Amino acid sequence: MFKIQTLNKIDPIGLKGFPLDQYEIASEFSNPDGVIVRSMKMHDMEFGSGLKAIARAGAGVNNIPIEKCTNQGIVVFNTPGANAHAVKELTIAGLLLASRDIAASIEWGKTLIGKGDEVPALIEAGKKNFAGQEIRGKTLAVIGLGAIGVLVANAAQALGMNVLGYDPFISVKHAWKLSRNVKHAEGMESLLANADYVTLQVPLNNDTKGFINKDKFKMMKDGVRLLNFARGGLVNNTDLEDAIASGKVARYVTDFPDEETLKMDKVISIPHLGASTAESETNCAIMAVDQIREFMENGNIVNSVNFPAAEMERNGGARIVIANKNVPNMVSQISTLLASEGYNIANMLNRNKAEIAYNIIDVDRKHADPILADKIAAINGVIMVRIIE
Ligand SMILES: NC(=O)C1=CN([C@@H]2O[C@H](COP(=O)(O)OP(=O)(O)OC[C@H]3O[C@@H](n4cnc5c(N)ncnc54)[C@H](O)[C@@H]3O)[C@@H](O)[C@H]2O)C=CC1
Ligand SMILES: O=C(O)CCC(=O)C(=O)O
Repeated sequence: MFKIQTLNKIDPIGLKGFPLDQYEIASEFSNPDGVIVRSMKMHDMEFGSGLKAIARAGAGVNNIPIEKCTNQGIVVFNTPGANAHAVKELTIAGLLLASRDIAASIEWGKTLIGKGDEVPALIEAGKKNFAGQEIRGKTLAVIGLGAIGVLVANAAQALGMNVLGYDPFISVKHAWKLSRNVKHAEGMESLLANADYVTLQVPLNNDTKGFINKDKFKMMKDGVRLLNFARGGLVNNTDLEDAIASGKVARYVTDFPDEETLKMDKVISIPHLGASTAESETNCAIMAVDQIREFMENGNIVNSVNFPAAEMERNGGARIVIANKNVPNMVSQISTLLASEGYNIANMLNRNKAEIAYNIIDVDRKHADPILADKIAAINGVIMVRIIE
């Protein structure tokens, strides 16, 4: 029986994908085999010795201590693209919220409660204070052209915006999906100098923390509107406050409010609703469950952020999966040990990603002695071993 711990509310339709004769699902376990999480921060958590995999039902993995997981042989999955349409739609809403004074005008409307028959006239008289601008014909800079960025760029283009895209690491898959009308920005300076709107669709990591800072604000047009549906830490709050005070930034729409931004003028705060649609939550949960099952039951890895992709058909015999440091001579030591223990390799796959290598080895026996796992684990450089039957 595999124990799967859910750290946030995970969509029940997705969780139904776990067969209950093989999986136990609960929000509390002392030593689970797998964890499914959304946004809960896991950096201070201790991981039990049984933990094999963490699936992030979503895209961003900055709430998971990836390096610690890699060192402990824990495979971390995410669900790329599964919530992209939801975030695209809210980002488009963000463009409109940044352009028309919708949020403030709604609040103002409520102040007229009690004015009785005067309300319609007061509404007409007051609306001049909330005039805005159109997005059509304006230029949008999309920073990050992954699953969400491409959808945002294409949708904004379809709404009549000029769209500039920036992503030095764009994948071929996403480049194929990008509208040919989206222009490729040569560099950050020209990108920001030409944009009326800037939207961030990049992950938060060591390279992007504080990505939008005073240097970047200097490159932007006066009165720029900045959208952040990616992560709060991408924008330096002190520099943002200065940019708002000087009129450089006319609006900041964020899905990641914090104590500082909540107090700032010209900030429109949304409580991290980007992926909060029924469709997204279901898609993410289904994908996370499928990926965890494939790993638990077959050792196959799809959409891991810290382990290489590795998939091999089962041959009906026992399967040994091994993670080791990506250093020379590991495969030869493992295969020598298997031979000396009398195991014949029927099929084998070896993949690596950065400092980690992952092996799937099918032997031509139905069962492998659990002691074999201990012997493989004793090889210097081996991080994780499982026998799957
Ligand atoms: N508001 C919300 O609820 C949600 C927010 N997100 C956030 O959006 C981010 C992006 O999500 P996806 O598009 O699904 O991820 P993705 O991995 O498909 O795309 C990210 C893109 O950013 C690019 N990138 C990375 N560093 C960059 C840099 N320094 N400059 C320019 N481009 C860079 C990558 O090459 C990649 O193409 C996530 O990491 C997450 O933080 C994602 C889903 C929901
Ligand atoms: O699960 C959520 O609601 C948050 C989604 C998100 O931020 C992500 O997928 O990166």
